[in-house]
Amino acid sequence: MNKTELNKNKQLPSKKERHKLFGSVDPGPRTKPEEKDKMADLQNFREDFLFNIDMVGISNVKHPIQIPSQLAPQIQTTIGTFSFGSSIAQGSKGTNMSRFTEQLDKYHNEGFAIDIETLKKFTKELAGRLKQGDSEVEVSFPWFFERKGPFSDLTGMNHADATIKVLYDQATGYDITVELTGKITTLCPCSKEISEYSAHNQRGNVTMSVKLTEDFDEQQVDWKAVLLDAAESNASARIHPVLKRPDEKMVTEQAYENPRFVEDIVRLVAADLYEYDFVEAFEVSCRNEESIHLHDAVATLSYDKKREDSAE
Ligand SMILES: Nc1nc2c(ncn2[C@@H]2O[C@H](COP(=O)(O)OP(=O)(O)OP(=O)(O)O)[C@@H](O)[C@H]2O)c(=O)[nH]1
Repeated sequence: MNKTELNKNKQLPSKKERHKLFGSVDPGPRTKPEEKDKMADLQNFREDFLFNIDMVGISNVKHPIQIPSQLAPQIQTTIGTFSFGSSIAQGSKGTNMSRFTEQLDKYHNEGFAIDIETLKKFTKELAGRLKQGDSEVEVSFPWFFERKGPFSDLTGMNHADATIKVLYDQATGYDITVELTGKITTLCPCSKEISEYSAHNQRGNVTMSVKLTEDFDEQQVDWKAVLLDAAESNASARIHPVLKRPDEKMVTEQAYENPRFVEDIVRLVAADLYEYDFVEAFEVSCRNEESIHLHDAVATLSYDKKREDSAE
């Protein structure tokens, strides 16, 4: 094997000199304390600061996480994007932001699994660490699931975007919302009705945001799989990573047999969510990336079973 000849005849200044050449300067005189207990603590300064703050914290925190899934693969390591926060009262200058990531690292070292029970414990502990009566955590992550071709049974990996939001308030308890955005195929009913042949179809994005009932049991129900099914089972057709010709024929014909407007999708998905006992309230939206336009078609529907029940 021929060794590559490297041309390294240049005489470079030292790294320190190079930094000076590009503008680095020596440190100035040190006048402020360097020990933590002698440093000013602005965040803990007390005064009347005019308003309470509903939520202060940090967002866009990326961290490796493990999530459980009832669909294969059943244990997944993925990247979570977190935000953390709590309220602060009028008399308090600021929150202690280092405590959010400090708590995250503690959970990471203990083997952080992203399930609702753990996040409930996390928020309660976080409120204590912050010396506040409430706290919240939100984590979003891509969730992967194995999908088989409808005829060939050939497998591949699909994914949906999932979010869990847990609010803890020592006076009122927990408020838990989960969200999933899954992709589907929709075929336009109008186009099918008016055309001699064919019908245009598109990729739809269905987002379901669900407030869970207090007694929700994640050991019994994988909310991700349930919400995915609510979107896909009401679509014109499902989306697949691997399709051979017999599979392609099946999904094409299935879409033609099940035409859907965005309005149809949000109403049909709403009907499924309405039937699930662990769903207290929900919002469903559908955004179709139109294949005959540059714009998208959108629809949104929300429903609160508690409010509707008490109105009856
Ligand atoms: N409250 C507040 N903190 C900020 C802001 N911008 C940056 N910081 C953070 O201030 C943090 C340091 O403050 P603290 O977390 O209170 O640190 P500390 O007082 O040494 O921490 P404790 O020992 O837990 O009290 C750093 O993590 C910065 O990220 C801001 O707008 N508001």
